[in-house]
Amino acid sequence: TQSTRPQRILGAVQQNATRGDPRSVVRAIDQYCRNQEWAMNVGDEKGCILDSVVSEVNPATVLELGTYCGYSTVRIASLLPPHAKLITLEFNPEFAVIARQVIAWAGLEDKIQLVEGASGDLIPKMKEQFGVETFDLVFLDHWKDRYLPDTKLMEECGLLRKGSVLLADNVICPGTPDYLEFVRSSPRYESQYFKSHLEYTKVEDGLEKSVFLG
Ligand SMILES: O=C(NC/C=C/[C@H]1O[C@@H](n2ccc(=O)cc2)[C@H](O)[C@@H]1O)c1cc([N+](=O)[O-])cc(O)c1O
Ligand SMILES: [Mg+2]
Repeated sequence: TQSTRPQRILGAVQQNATRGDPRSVVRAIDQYCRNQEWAMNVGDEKGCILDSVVSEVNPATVLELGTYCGYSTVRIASLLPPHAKLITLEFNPEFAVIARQVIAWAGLEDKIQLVEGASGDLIPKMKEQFGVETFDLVFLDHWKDRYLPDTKLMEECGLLRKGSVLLADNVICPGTPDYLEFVRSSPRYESQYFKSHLEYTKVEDGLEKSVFLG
């Protein structure tokens, strides 16, 4: 029977990465997706920008919207201080099955909680069910038409504090025009665009970093 792309990505990790070495997991996925088949990981070029923002924020609590195969999940978690926690939301059960195995291969199960479901349903449950106060960093990389409604929902649910950082992938390609307009025009956010390229291609894309001002 035909394998799926996420299954092939997991295979590349198991064949080429060292158990317990998160950076080797990141490298194995990038090499596979650059040389064998494209996949919608944030990738190494935008990944370096992601690394710098994570290191600068040094977050104790991180929310990732959109796990997919766990590439950015592992990339972020590998940079977190001890006792820091990353919650990642994944809607597709098949992707979740793969991501859990990628996370396990990296040895990061203790830092990462993968929750299955729709962001719109799960965000309102963050405080009561997952014991979260506020998020220091949110990485948005799920359905592009959900970036804006979920940002408003996180505000309404009191999950953002003065200084919380939102980092959004794909603000140019595929694009998130309504989100971009909102964070760039709202007086409650200080936004900055990091120009880059769509993963594994020469097409322009970028990350938008938006600090919530409270
Ligand atoms: O479409 C893109 N991303 C959508 C990602 C969606 C992911 O978020 C999950 N989710 C989790 C929770 C939800 O509530 C909803 C979905 C979905 O189950 C999927 O795992 C995309 C597309 C391109 N591209 O070049 O075409 C490049 C990129 O970097 C991209 O991120
Ligand atoms: Mg993306």
